[in-house]
Amino acid sequence: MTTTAIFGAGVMGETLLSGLVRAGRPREDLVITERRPDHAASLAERYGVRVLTNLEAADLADVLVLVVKPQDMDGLLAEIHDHVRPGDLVVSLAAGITTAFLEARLPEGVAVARVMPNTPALVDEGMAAVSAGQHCSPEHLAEARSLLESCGKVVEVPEKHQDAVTAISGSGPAYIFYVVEAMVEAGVVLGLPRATSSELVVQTLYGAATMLKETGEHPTVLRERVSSPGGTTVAALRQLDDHKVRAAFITAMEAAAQRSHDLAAGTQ
Ligand SMILES: NC(=O)C1=CN([C@@H]2O[C@H](COP(=O)(O)OP(=O)(O)OC[C@H]3O[C@@H](n4cnc5c(N)ncnc54)[C@H](O)[C@@H]3O)[C@@H](O)[C@H]2O)C=CC1
Ligand SMILES: O=C(O)[C@@H]1CCC=N1
Repeated sequence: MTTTAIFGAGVMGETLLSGLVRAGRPREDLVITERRPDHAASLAERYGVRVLTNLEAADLADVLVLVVKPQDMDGLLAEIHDHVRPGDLVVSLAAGITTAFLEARLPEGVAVARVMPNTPALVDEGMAAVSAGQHCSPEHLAEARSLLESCGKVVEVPEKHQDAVTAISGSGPAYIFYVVEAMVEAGVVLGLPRATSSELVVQTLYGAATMLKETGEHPTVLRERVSSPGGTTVAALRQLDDHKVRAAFITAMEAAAQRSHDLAAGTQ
């Protein structure tokens, strides 16, 4: 029997916990650790799982999922080092933290996997990418995948792509919410009630995302179908091009990937 421990039940840790509970993982097989006692008590009550100390959780669990900030990873690994056994699987969800970083701070031979999830996992529409460390067997990798498959889609990527994944799908929901904020604000500028503007934007986003997913058409084709010659859409898109919005998106995501790359170095 597998016991899974989530170390650090903040935004992403709770999101994963909620997905595992929704997917029917027995609550007695799930434990959490959390530095904030009040938050831990609230999670224990809401999800019906046990809260343990980091050492108790490391002793008990055979799958250890690390969901603390990259800056807290070094300290957590030092704390649990002597309580991680050969055969355990350690899965990190932290941006930038490499499998080499984890392996160097865990007992020799422990299996490690690196995963980059995203917050839509909260509604079972997550996108996660997983990479195996050097001692991670196919069974370990399948276990790491199954954690995130409880609440969304999972792909396997070479670890060299994890910084790019972090920039695209890890941080991605924030860019979309940013665009939504801007479009809702535009509606208000144009005189729409805020609630109406918000409803129009959210359903448009949902419809456009569903079209992309269900038709499999290239986004350029879908965009061109909206863009009547001499019409409203091309008038707007010309403004976005004039303001270099496409270039800004690319530069923004390059910055996110660079930050992911720098995070592990900054935590040592
Ligand atoms: N929020 C997001 O959209 C995503 C976050 N991540 C990664 O997930 C990790 C956590 O991020 P968030 O959940 O956003 O941060 P958060 O700050 O909401 O959660 C971290 C939690 O860990 C707890 N914590 C810190 N040190 C601890 C320790 N030694 N023992 C036990 N608990 C401890 C904190 O009290 C906090 O509740 C980060 O490494 C981040 O890169 C990855 C993908 C998406
Ligand atoms: O902003 C961050 O660093 C984390 C990683 C990906 C999404 N949130």
